[in-house]
Amino acid sequence: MSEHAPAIRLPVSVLTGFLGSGKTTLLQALLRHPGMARTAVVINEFGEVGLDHLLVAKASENMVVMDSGCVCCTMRGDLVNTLRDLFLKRVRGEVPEFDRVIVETTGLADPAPIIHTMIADPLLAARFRLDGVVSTVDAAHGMSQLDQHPESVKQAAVADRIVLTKTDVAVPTATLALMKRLEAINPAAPVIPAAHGQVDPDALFNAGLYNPATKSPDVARWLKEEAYRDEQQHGHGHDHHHHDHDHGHEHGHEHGHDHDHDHDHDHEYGEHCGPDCGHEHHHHDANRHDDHIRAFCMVVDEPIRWNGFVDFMEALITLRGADILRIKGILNVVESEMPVVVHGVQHMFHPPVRLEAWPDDDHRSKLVFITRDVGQPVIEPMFRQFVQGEGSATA
Ligand SMILES: Nc1nc2c(ncn2[C@@H]2O[C@H](COP(=O)(O)OP(=O)(O)OP(=O)(O)O)[C@@H](O)[C@H]2O)c(=O)[nH]1
Repeated sequence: MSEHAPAIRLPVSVLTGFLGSGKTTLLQALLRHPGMARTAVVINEFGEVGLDHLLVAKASENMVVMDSGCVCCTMRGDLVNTLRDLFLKRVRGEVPEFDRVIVETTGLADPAPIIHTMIADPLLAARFRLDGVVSTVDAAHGMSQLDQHPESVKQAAVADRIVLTKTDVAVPTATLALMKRLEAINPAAPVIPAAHGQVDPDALFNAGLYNPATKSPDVARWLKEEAYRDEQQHGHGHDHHHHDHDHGHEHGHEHGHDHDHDHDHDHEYGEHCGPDCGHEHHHHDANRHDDHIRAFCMVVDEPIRWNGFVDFMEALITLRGADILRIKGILNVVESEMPVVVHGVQHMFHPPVRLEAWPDDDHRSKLVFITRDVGQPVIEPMFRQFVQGEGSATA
């Protein structure tokens, strides 16, 4: 079990969000805050027309544009090189000092491989740490984008913070419905409304495990396990028919989605609607992308064996790696008095971190999962089998 010293690594935030959802507007507004002056920005532009960097260049001297492809697929190696390069230039004094990096992805990017890159590359991992994922969602068009584009659901599902943009032009009832839907997709991520990118940077950054203010890990804020529990009280995580999406709203998981048919957003679907779309029938659509997202928390009373946990993770990743969008957890392992923090995205796991102390008196293991179609009824028996032997996991 290796350990990292998070304090010396520069925080990297990934800014994602659907096409035109307001990433660049947000970035520009953020960079105007004095506290954001020492920020380097990496922008990935895909396609021939890329003006974002011209806009952002005014605000940040530390700006790198990667323009040869999409950061989520072909550009992973380049992201690694770009960040390494940036770090070396900083060391050599060739760029102004910076102590934070924001990577803005293209609107179509799948954020998971980018997060992989951040946590999997050993050189990057030594110099940078993933602070968090900020996703922009367009208050005016987000509802239909979530309906139409699975990547926009994924962008919301993996986020640590969601910024709801264009609230100045959206219908308030539609904004509320969208907020509820986002809360159902990602219970732990605060949804922060922002018109024209006006949002306090403190609300978006320092979302990671490490708390720069206290210089210690802030597990409670990072894990936000209670958010998943609240959802479960409303029915989340108890979806025992997890393979059967045809029954949509009969399931507890669908809490929050019901609100979709209360509000007046039919006009938004218009030209985006597919052949199956009947506007007001969206709630019957078995293929709604967020109906596939599962977010739940497992709490385990007894200390667990580390090797059993590793076996469990290997089995889960082998079987369903692509569908495990995010896992975070604090573990009470038999082998250690102190807690171990784990953090994974799809196939990749961040090296576990052993904390120096328990954050509070609650020494139970807690694992939160955000998955695609892999519900608690699938994961819990696997967990029992590999980790607990005869023990039991309780939600
Ligand atoms: N009214 C209003 N317009 C906004 C807001 N945020 C962004 N816009 C506008 O929406 C359009 C797209 O915003 P961008 O910031 O370029 O969005 P983006 O996500 O960077 O776009 P891509 O890089 O193309 O994916 C621009 O015309 C912005 O001026 C907002 O809060 N209110």
